[in-house]
This record gives sequence, structure tokens and C-alpha cells, in this order.
Amino acid sequence: SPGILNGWLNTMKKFRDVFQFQDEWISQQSKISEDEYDFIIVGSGSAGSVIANRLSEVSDWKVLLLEVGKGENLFTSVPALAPVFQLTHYNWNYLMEYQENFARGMEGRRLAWPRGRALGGTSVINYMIYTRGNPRDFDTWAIAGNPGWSYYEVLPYYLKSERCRLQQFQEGFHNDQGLLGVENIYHSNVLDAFIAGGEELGYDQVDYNSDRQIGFSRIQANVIKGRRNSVAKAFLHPIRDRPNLRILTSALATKIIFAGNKAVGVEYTHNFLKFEAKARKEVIVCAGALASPQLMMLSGIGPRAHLNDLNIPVIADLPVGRNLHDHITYVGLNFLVNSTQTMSLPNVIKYFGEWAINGTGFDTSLGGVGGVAYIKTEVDENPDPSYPDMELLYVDGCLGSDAKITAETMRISEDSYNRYWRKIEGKPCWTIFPMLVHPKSIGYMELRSRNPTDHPKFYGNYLSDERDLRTMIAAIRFILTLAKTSKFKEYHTNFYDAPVPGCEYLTYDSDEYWQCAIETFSITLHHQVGTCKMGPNTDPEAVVNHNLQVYGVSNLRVADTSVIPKALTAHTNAPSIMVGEKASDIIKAAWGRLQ
Ligand SMILES: Cc1cc2nc3c(=O)[nH]c(=O)nc-3n(C[C@H](O)[C@H](O)[C@H](O)COP(=O)(O)OP(=O)(O)OC[C@H]3O[C@@H](n4cnc5c(N)ncnc54)[C@H](O)[C@@H]3O)c2cc1C
Repeated sequence: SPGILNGWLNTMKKFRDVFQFQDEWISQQSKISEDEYDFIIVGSGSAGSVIANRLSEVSDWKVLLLEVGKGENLFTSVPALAPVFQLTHYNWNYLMEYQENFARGMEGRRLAWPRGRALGGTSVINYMIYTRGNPRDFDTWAIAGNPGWSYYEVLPYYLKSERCRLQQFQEGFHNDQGLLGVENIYHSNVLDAFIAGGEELGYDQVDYNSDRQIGFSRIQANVIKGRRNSVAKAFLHPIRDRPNLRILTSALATKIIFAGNKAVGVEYTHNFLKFEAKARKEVIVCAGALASPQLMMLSGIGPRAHLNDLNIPVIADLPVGRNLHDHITYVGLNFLVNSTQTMSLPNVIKYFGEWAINGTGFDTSLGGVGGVAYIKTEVDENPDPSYPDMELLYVDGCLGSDAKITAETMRISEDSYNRYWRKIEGKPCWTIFPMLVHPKSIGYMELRSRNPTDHPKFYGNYLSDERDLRTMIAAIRFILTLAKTSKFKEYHTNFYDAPVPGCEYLTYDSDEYWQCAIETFSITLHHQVGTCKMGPNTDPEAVVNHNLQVYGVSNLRVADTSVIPKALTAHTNAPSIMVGEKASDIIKAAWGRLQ
């Protein structure tokens, strides 16, 4: 009957975005298949997708977007499954090189450095946490000689992209008219204890994406109606029919082509064949903080000595791949509770139907992440009271909560897992990841070979500056105090104080013990930046100027997390989107097309 049919159609509509198979983008491969464009963008990640959208607004510009990954599948929409996609082909699966005194508890003592390889880049596999950074971060960029990048100059670009549907926020710092979803998600009862605990220790509840960051908050997430809002969904799907934009997936850029010092095109492979596309105006490299430097070096832009070693002809001698800033965290703090609302596989399965039909409930949880705090530890040397030195990421769940999925993404070794987490497997539990926001230890990366499919060598150099260790220990002690506040007691919070494997011989809770624990169970939170640093030509570390143009060559820009000069007080998806928005206006202005 029509009633049943209508009911069925309505249900199907609700399921539509779950079951839409988004690799349909491949159909674009035959569109405007020319070999000459105005702009060629390499990489469809957080910045590249935005730039493809904004540049193709100019209808007489022809734009090519090259992406080696493929479109999203049905399940990337489910926030609770966030960790899973690191175990799929959507991840580049980079590894950090072996480094003394780090990753002792990890497989082969090598840390996972995941990165998205998909239409939408890392926004397809990330945790959807929406953070912008502290005003001081950007003011520091401007003071360092990057005009146009101070906080009040970048804020309009954060606002431009945002489609805010938050229940609570600070007026003047959000916009509801943009393309990128920013919403609240699942809220467990233990998360309330986290926020109440902060208040008990003197911290206000704040909108951390306003100009006041220190305090405790519920997380703001890049979702729309409870579904992941990757940059592909936000910025590419709505414009997929623009005739002047060609999106080519499964296309690996292997080299930027130069005529003298002028970038004139890109060499790429697609379906095992080699192609060249010419750029009449510019090539824009948006391959991310790990792949942009690789492509640059393969093309002859990098440190002269390193390129000489690999017999790559030098076009511009620049410190590409140096200045690698990153955020680390310690993952070994486990607090057992009596709540049934924390992360567990049975919960994910039980509430899947609610999520699929309404986009609400437990499965909107960002793989367990529900809250965030910014604090200043007692060892911080920066006198600015509004500038945190630590982020605390509250997670409903621990590494023993999800059938080892998260532990596997982190490469926790079988032996370490069995000795530490096995005993609390499946028990209700929460954790806090203390994230070191302003590391003093700086890493670097270099090519492994001239082969574009070889992964580069990455060196985090974590904790090489002793101040970083002191800050991490201070944050751990803060978290242990927080866990003793009254509301956490209501949930019978108990710290799981089993000694970390390999650290048993040290006095429990001494600085030496925590140092050993941190060196065993710390990971990256995947916010590598700075490998094609933006800076004035007087800065010996700079690769691009404040207009993101590469020094020493013409018609070539880099626009993604690699230009961010130093670690931010933020996760890096929204900052990269901001860079994409600002880069688009810079490029339009340069070619006289900014409205
Ligand atoms: C597991 C994980 C969780 C994270 N969680 C969060 C979070 O919750 N919130 C947050 O703010 N940040 C998070 N981040 C970080 C954030 O998502 C990234 O820093 C950000 O998305 C990077 O943006 P980008 O524009 O620099 O590059 P990317 O988004 O990485 O895009 C680069 C694109 O270029 C493509 N590419 C690379 N080389 C080539 C080539 N040679 N040819 C063609 N294409 C190429 C890649 O496949 C990729 O699609 C997370 C990162 C990871 C890995």
C-alpha cells in the first residue's frame, strides 16, 4: 500500500548517506580529460579539497585535483569506528624510524605515523575533533614575519568554512553558514565528572574555540547529524558537477615539472601509466606534512647535500623536511569506573541502529573522545597566563575497551598489551591523553630513495629536550589529582596502577618511573607540521613565504599543514582547512579574481 511504500522510502532516505558508495567519484575520471589546466592541486586532503572548491568557483579557470587515494566507503561515516580506518587502505601506514628511548612498548620499537590516503585525505581517518588553536599561536606567526596570519586575520577563514550547530558556544566566534559541520556528539555521564572535576580544581567550562582556551569543555566535532563530515563531503561533494573541475583519484603525483625555475606541470601515474599535466598558472602542493616535502624533494627542491646524495638535480636548495614539529601523548593512564556508558564493542553494536536511523546516540562518540581541557602546568616557563602548555583529551574507554583495535593502530606489542591491558580488558574504563602542545624537541624527515612509492624516513626526536619530559610528568600528576575529585568518586573511579612493563624496578610514582612509562607507552597524536615552513626570507628554516610561494622558484605554492611554522595548541584538521581557505583568497588575489 502507499502508506507502507512511503514509510519504506522515508527509512531509505534516512539511510541514504550511510549506504551511498562514494567511490562514484571515479566516474569523474573521464571528465574534461585534457592535459592542460590553469591550476593543478596535488592532494585532496584538508587543505587541497578546500582549494579545489574555491578556485573552481571561477568558472573560466580549469582546475585539476590529483589524489592517489579513493573515495570513502559506507562506514567512514560512523564516528565511533574512528580508529578502525587506520587499519584499512585509507592509511598510508608510515612508520617512524627506530629511535633510542622511545616506543619501547611498540612493535619493533617503531611508532605508527598514520596519514589519510583518500579523497578527503586525513579527514577521512581522523577523530573529527574540531580545534583551531590559541590566539597567541597565530600572533606568533605574524610577529615572526608572516603578515596576514595574526589571530584576527585568520579567524574570518575559520568562520568562513564553519557550519556551526553547537548547543553552547561563545558568540562572535562561530558561523552557521559555511560548509564544514561543527556539532556536539554523544555525552556520557563520566564526561560530566571530567568537567565537574575541572571546576573543582578552579577551571571554568569554556568554548575552547573562542579567544579563551584555558578550561574544560565538551568536544566540538566535524560531523553533520552524527555522521563524519570529511572535507570531501563538505567541500567536494556539493560541487562535483562543476564542469571546470576534474578530480582524478588513484593518481600519484611523482614529480613537479619545471621549465628552468618555473613550475609548469605535474608528472603522475594513473592505472600503471605515466602522464603529464600542464599548469598554465600554478601548481599547488597539498599532499600534507609528510608527503608534500617528499614530492618537493623528488622534484629537486630540498637540502642540497641530501639531494646530491640521491643524485637528484637541485632546483632550489631549501630546508624541506626539517623543522618537523609534532604532538605526543602518553596512553597508559587507565581509570576503572562503574558506568555502563563508556566505550565498548557491545555498546557500538547495540546503538548502531539508533545512529543509522537518527544519527544520534553512542555511535556518534569520536572513538570514545568526548571532552577536552587546556591547562597550564606548574612547570610551564611561558609567562602568558592564557597560553596552555598541555591539552587533556578525555576518552570514554581505554585501550582494553575495543578488542585491541586501538592498541593495534598504535602498534602496542603483543607482549606489552598482555602484560598491561589484558587484565582490564572489557572493563568499564576512561582515560585522559595528555598532549604536549608546545614541544621543544624537533624532528626531521628525508627521502629513503628516489622512488616515489618508497616511504620517506621520519625521525620524531621526541623528548630530546628534557623540558618536554618534565611537562609530560607534570600533566600526568595533574590528571591523577583530577581523577580524585568528587564527581569521579561517584562513579567509583579507581586508577589502574599496575606497573608499566619494563619499569617495575623503579619506585612507583617517582619521576624516574614516569619517565620510563612515557618512553614506553607514548605515541604521536598525528599533528606533524612545519616541514615546508612558512617564514620570511631572513628565516634560514623557511621554505615558503607568507603567500605560500616556494622560495627560489615561481608558479609553485605549498598549502597544507606542512607550512604551519610550529606546533599549534590544536589538532590540525581545522588549521589546515583554514590554510586552504586563506591560500585560495591569496591565489585569487594574485590573479586578479578576488571578489
Ligand atoms: C589517525 C589520525 C587522527 C587524527 N585526528 C584528528 C582530529 O580528530 N582532529 C584534528 O583536527 N586533526 C586530526 N588529525 C590530524 C589532521 O587530520 C591532519 O593533520 C590534517 O587532516 C592534514 O591535512 P593536510 O591538508 O595537511 O593533508 P592530508 O589531509 O593528509 O591530505 C593530503 C592528501 O594528499 C594525498 N597525497 C599525498 N601524496 C600524494 C601524491 N604524491 N599524489 C597524489 N596525492 C597525494 C594523500 O593521499 C592525502 O589525501 C588526525 C590525524 C590522524 C592520522
